[in-house]
Order: sequence, then structure tokens, then C-alpha cells
Amino acid sequence: MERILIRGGRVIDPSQGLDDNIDILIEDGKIAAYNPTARGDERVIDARGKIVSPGLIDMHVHLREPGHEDDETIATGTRAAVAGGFTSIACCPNTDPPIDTPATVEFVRQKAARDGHCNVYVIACVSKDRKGEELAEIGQLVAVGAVAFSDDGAPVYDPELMRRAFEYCLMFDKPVCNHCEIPELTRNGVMHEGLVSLILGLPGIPAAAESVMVARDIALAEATGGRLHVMHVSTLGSVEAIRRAKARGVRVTAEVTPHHFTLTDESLRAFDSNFKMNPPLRSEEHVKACLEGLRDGTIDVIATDHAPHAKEKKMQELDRAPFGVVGLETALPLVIMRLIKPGILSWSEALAKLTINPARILGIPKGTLQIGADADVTVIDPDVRWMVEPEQLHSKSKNTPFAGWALEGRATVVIVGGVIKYQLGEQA
Ligand SMILES: NC(=O)N[C@@H](CC(=O)O)C(=O)O
Repeated sequence: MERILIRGGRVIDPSQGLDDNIDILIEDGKIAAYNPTARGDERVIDARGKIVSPGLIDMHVHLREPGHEDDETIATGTRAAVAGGFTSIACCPNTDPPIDTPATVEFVRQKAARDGHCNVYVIACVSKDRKGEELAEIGQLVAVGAVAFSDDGAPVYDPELMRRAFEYCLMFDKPVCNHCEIPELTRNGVMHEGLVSLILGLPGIPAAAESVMVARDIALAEATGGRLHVMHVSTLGSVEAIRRAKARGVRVTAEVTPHHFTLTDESLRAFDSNFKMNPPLRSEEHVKACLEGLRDGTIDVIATDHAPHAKEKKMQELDRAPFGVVGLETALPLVIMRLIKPGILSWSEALAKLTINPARILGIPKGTLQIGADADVTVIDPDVRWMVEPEQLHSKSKNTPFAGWALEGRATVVIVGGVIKYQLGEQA
């Protein structure tokens, strides 16, 4: 295996409180030494003017395989991941069939080991067939490597099922990741319910549809001692409830997506289905609350909710098009432009939400550049400017809300397990 020397970069590793100019040597797939004496046979990566981070982790990705390979595959989704700077991702179980049996978990893990460009961790279903009726075989799913549980795409609606999910997952110290949505409140909605939906005459999804279930789940986590992870937080009410729960010591963590901290419901004026996702883009006060939650630590994680949908599905009227947008390849520049450069988060705070925090929530040995750790490393050029051209994205689906945007910052070299998996400017 090639020895790699990353030279001259600013190394920021929140897991060790590290922010320093250090050369890093990679050997046998591991972080081998800091500031080593070069032997001369290393492949040198010039990281001057760049940030060197532990490989980024996205704990909310839809890879669509098995069942929806027209939208994405494990191969294309993980290729998009490394192109976006991610070395590990956790994939969601709303596939066809859903990932609710040990055989399906093993299928995804084996396929990812064969076709994947990065590490893939599996989030398995909370309920059998994702129907929300009967608990999946949590213990068996953990035994084959499931790292968390979720029925994402749908909420765990039945509170009794949710309570038992917390109790079972607690035995294995796994989080229940809920897509919080009260279906009776969102029915037929296509966008955030507010002034803009009123003006456009589009059916709305009220903020309470999310916040009410977040409050319920916090109460159930508190009652059981279970671990709640709130997926794609988008409302002020959710952020406030999570902040209060954390202050009381409830075991709750949360994520926000780049599109939710960057865009508002004003985008829907274009009637473009690339702005249709669940939860919907909210109004300014909710975006501000999400930013404040990120700033004060209420929100632990930035995750993309990368939700690819093929063109023929998305190119329909707003009410018929599926919910979801791709996000793996635009997340890092949006973090840099919206959070770091305006001073909402420091580099170290932002990278923590993309590395060690999701690693701890998922209980995976990743997100660190400690000596001896797996050599998953992302080299970032914080200033490189580029334009989002959907057809250039590596994801099989091109449903980005950021088409034509001029972005700043990008991963330039991405190393997974000591192997260079992506280099900006080089074709796959
Ligand atoms: N986030 C989305 O808009 N879509 C997700 C599922 C979901 O969470 O609704 C998808 O799988 O397409």
C-alpha cells in the first residue's frame, strides 16, 4: 500500500481539539505519524493553503439500492459522496424491499464493500416493512451491523411502537432516528404553510407537523432513557424543544441539512420541484432558529438527506413530484459559505458536526485523525470557486436546488482507508 504524506496543510481535528500546521503520514491505511521525517518514497499531497480534516461523515443518505436503481446506486451514491468530501455515509432503509432484515443489511454492506467508493453504514428499519406496525428484529439487525434505526421517509407514528423502539434500541445503545411528521397535519401539502404558500395557492405543511412529534419523541425518550436522534430539523419549535430537552439531560441529538439552513420557502415561487423536499423549506424565522441551533450546539450534526430522484419523476407538477433533493456534492461549500465565512461557526465547530459528532452518535470508529485511526482524510480548498452544473454531478440524479449557484470551497483530495478515492480535476 502506498505511503502518503499530506504536507503543509492546516490540520483541524475537533476530536482532539487540534488546529495546527502539521504534516500527516499515512501508512498501511492508518494515520501513522505527525510531522514525520520523510523517507522519500511517499506520495506527497501538497496541502498548503488547504484545510486537512478527518474524512467527512454524512449520517443521512438515500442510496436507493435495492429497488430504485434508476434514482441512485451504491456505486453512484458513494461516488457522489467522495466527490463531496465524505468518506463515510449512513444509508437509509426506505429502499425496495426496505432494509428490515439481516439479509438486506448484509446485501447493502457487501455491495458497498465491492462497489462503494467510501465506507457505508446501514440504518435499518424500526418497523417490519416500514409499515409502522410491528417492531423489526432489532437485535438481529444489530448483529449484522445496523448502526441505527429509522423508518425515514415516514415517521414512527404509533407512540407505543416508538416507546418499544427506544427500549429495544437502548439494550444495544443504538439511536432511534425519527422523521418527525404528523401525517394528518401534512396531508397533500407540498411546501411550508405560511404567507408564501397562501400567495402561491399551494397546500401547506405547517411547522407544527414536525414540532409536535419532536415534542412527543422527547417525552418518550425521557420516559424510557432511550436515545433519540431527530432527523432533518426544520422548525423553530423543534430547535427550542431539543434545546430544552438537552438542558434537562434527555438523550437527544439532532441534525439540520444544508438546504434548510440556506434556502427559504420563497424559492417555491419558481414552482420548481427541485425545491420540494420533506420537511419543506421554511420561512426566515425557522431558518434563523436552525442557524442559532447550529451555533449554540443544540444541533449536533449537519447531514445532507441526499434524496436522489430520477428526472422523469421530478419533472412533474409540484403536487405529483416526489419530495427530496440531492445534497452530497454541495454540502461542504454551503457549510463554508453560510456558516463558517459569516462567523456563525468556527472551522472546528463546523467540522465537528461533519466528523466526530455523527461518528459518536452512530458509534463508529471514525471522524478522527488520531495516530492509529483509519486514514480517512478530506483535504479542503476553502476558497476555490465553482459553479453547480447538475449534469456534472456524480450522483445519478440531478435534482439539486442549487443549479447555477456559484459556490466557494470544495474537497480537493479525499482519502478512504489510506487510498486516494477522489482528486479534484481528475476523472474517475
Ligand atoms: N427528504 C425527502 O424529501 N425525501 C426522502 C424521504 C423523506 O425523508 O421524506 C426520500 O427518500 O426521498
